Amino acid sequence: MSCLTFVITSYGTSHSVSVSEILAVRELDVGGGTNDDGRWQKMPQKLTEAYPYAFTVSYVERARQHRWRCSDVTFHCSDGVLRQQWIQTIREQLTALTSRPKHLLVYINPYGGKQQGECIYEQKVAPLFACASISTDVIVTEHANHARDHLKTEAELKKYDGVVCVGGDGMFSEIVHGLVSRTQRDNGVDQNSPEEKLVPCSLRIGIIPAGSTDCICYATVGINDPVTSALHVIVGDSQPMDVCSVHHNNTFLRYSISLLGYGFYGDVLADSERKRWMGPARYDFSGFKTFLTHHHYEGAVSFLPATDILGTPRDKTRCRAGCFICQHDGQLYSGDSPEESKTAPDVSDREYEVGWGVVRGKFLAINAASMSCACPRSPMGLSPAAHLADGTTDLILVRKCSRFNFLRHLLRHTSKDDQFDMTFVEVHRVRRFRFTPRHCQNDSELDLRENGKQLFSQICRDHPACSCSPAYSSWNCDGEILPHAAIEVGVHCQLIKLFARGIEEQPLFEDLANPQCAL
Ligand SMILES: CCCCCCCCCCCCC/C=C/[C@@H](O)[C@H](COP(=O)(O)O)NC(C)=O
Ligand SMILES: Nc1ncnc2c1ncn2[C@@H]1O[C@H](COP(=O)(O)OP(=O)(O)O)[C@@H](O)[C@H]1O
Ligand SMILES: [Ca+2]
Repeated sequence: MSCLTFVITSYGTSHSVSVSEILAVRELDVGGGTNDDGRWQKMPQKLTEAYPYAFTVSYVERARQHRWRCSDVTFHCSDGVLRQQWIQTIREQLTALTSRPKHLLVYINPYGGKQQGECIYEQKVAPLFACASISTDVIVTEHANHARDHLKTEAELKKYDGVVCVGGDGMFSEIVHGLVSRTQRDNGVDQNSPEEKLVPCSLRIGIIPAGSTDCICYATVGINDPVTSALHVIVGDSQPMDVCSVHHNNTFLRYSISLLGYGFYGDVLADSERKRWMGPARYDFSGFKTFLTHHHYEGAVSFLPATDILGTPRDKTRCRAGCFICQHDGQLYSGDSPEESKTAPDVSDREYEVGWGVVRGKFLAINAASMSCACPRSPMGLSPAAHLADGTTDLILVRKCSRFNFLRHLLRHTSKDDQFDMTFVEVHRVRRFRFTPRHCQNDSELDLRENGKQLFSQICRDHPACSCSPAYSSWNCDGEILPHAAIEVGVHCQLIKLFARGIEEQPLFEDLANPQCAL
């Protein structure tokens, strides 16, 4: 990447902008008095007379809380040829940035979150893409799974440098399913085999947050803000991410990128789906209701701990932009060199069965977070020290406890206190895990939808006036309900890439309001 920087000296302050963060450069018609986008230019008359040739550079400016903004700086010179030389040189530098997308395929979910997807895209994102000379093909989805199926079968992916998803975590999940399935099919990989090594997707995905939780955007960018996300797309960021595959009886069910939750989060989702009309507030309502019902579920969790890695789920350090642990553990796991592949556990290697652990019991919640799952509701996330791209998922087991203790545990998700430092909570960083509910009838597990209720009413008939929990909960897989309770999960290290860079450590904050500079 080019490291050319230039210094803007404005009102006595100096400001350096890396070429990699320049969005566009364009001529400015000083006489016209307005910018390309119609904004009025306040220029001292003396300056415009002495330096009538001007051009404007748009660049990324960092604001508070990981927010990025598009700022403009206008340069004036006395010579038209000199202006052209500057514009041409900057354009050449930008063209040399090969990681930047030129043509994008955009999917908009018009019904996600507060149903503002189309408006957010048209008003906040499309003008930025146009300014950066990115061309787009835009599809507003007409039904659920429209984007997934289009990507899986029809989309001419060769035409594009990336896919943009305007919506929430559920919409993002659709895009991931479309892209991952398409990539496996094109490479002859069978998704139904839980032990198959999947082929990584080449196209990056950009998320413009317009959903309810938007935790994947929040945990990879640091804020849910459409403009910030659009700018990460334009500068061509790349953030690899782990993806979990979920199987039942050697049949592929779904992929998960953020949370796989049984018990509490499964019940919250199942209840909230019936209250979609409430918008994002449905999660608060159903969360409160589920907390009061306080159901626990019996079963066995077996898991393969990740033993050859640097991080642990109780670390105080966090996965941030340029994360060393993701680079180290990701390389270790990818098995690029023959020597490394010996130490990297291949998911198909059954010898690793030896290292499996088992925990049986009654659980209020079983959560697998393959990233922190930070979101505005829980700024640290379900597993604050989880990594985006280390090839592991954090398996969090919350055993049956009192309502009071469970509330203490939940409330710690909203503060800096350690939610794992409780006697009824354990957490393991794992590569694979399986869950078998207690009432599961071996391989021919009951289909939850059809028989779950029947079984529950049977149990309750046997125990009149009981307040016992139903036999099964459901799995919340990134906001979708899975049809089975018995599942097998494997992490696929760095299977997808986002137009993001991870949360930046210390964002610079500078105020530079519309500076004017002479060359
Ligand atoms: C009593 C106080 C309790 C506060 C607990 C706060 C914990 C919040 C942790 C949320 C973890 C979110 C993980 C993300 C899940 C999304 O995939 C899913 C779907 O999101 P979407 O509707 O598509 O944006 N959302 C939920 C809530 O299940
Ligand atoms: N045009 C559409 N009509 C109805 N549902 C859709 C449409 N497009 C996508 N969906 C579905 O809407 C669900 C929720 O979308 P999402 O964007 O994640 O919003 P939210 O965060 O509010 O759940 C997803 O499961 C997705 O499959
Ligand atoms: Ca991970």
